[in-house]
Amino acid sequence: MTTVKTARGHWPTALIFDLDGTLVDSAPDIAAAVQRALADHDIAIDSAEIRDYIGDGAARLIERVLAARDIVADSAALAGYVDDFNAHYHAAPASHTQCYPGAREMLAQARARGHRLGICTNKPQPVAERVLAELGLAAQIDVLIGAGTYALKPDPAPLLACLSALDADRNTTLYIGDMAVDRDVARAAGLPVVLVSFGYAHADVSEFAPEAVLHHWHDWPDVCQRLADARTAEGL
Ligand SMILES: O=C(O)COP(=O)(O)O
Ligand SMILES: [Mg+2]
Repeated sequence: MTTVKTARGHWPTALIFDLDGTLVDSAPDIAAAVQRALADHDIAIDSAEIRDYIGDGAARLIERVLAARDIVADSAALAGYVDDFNAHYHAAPASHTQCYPGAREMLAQARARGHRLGICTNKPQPVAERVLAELGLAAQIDVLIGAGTYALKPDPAPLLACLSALDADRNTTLYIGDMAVDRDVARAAGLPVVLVSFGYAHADVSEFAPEAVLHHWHDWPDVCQRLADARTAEGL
């Protein structure tokens, strides 16, 4: 992690991350929980397919699984499936989940340099807390905002809550995610956004027109430097 001196001071001072597909590859545990929840209803699904449906919260995930099988569920049935999924996921949140290469080191370096670090995820808050704890990341993160209190991303409410809890300024904070929803929430909250290319977008994330694309966490200092140079050139 690099802090770059720009015309108006150090930038960035705070970083807010998406979780799934950005800091951690959680798809194997999410897939296992979906499989367990739906197996109780004799619905089988391949774990590779589930990866395509992650990113917009548990309800949308289950809806997409059911829609792909032409299964119509009323809201009560859907809520039941989602509750089952959350229970299975909460019971085994990080059996196979891993940090993406370089993510752990990037967080440690960012903390060592005094940056405020937040996470804003559509994953339910209790599960997100358990994932961070089991991966030994909880102490690195100043503020975690998961699903449960605010509307889901791309509504800006959870990202603005994270910004506020970090006591951070949107002019010196960067948001980093992996999907179009992350670009949308950043735009809605007025933050610049970097998208990683190794997450769950299943598209070329440069098509979403982020401020930068990150292909590997080891590239983070270079990406940060380029963004800072661009800000300086714009007189920001
Ligand atoms: O759980 C999800 O659907 C996505 O979680 P994320 O916001 O951390 O990518
Ligand atoms: Mg994500």
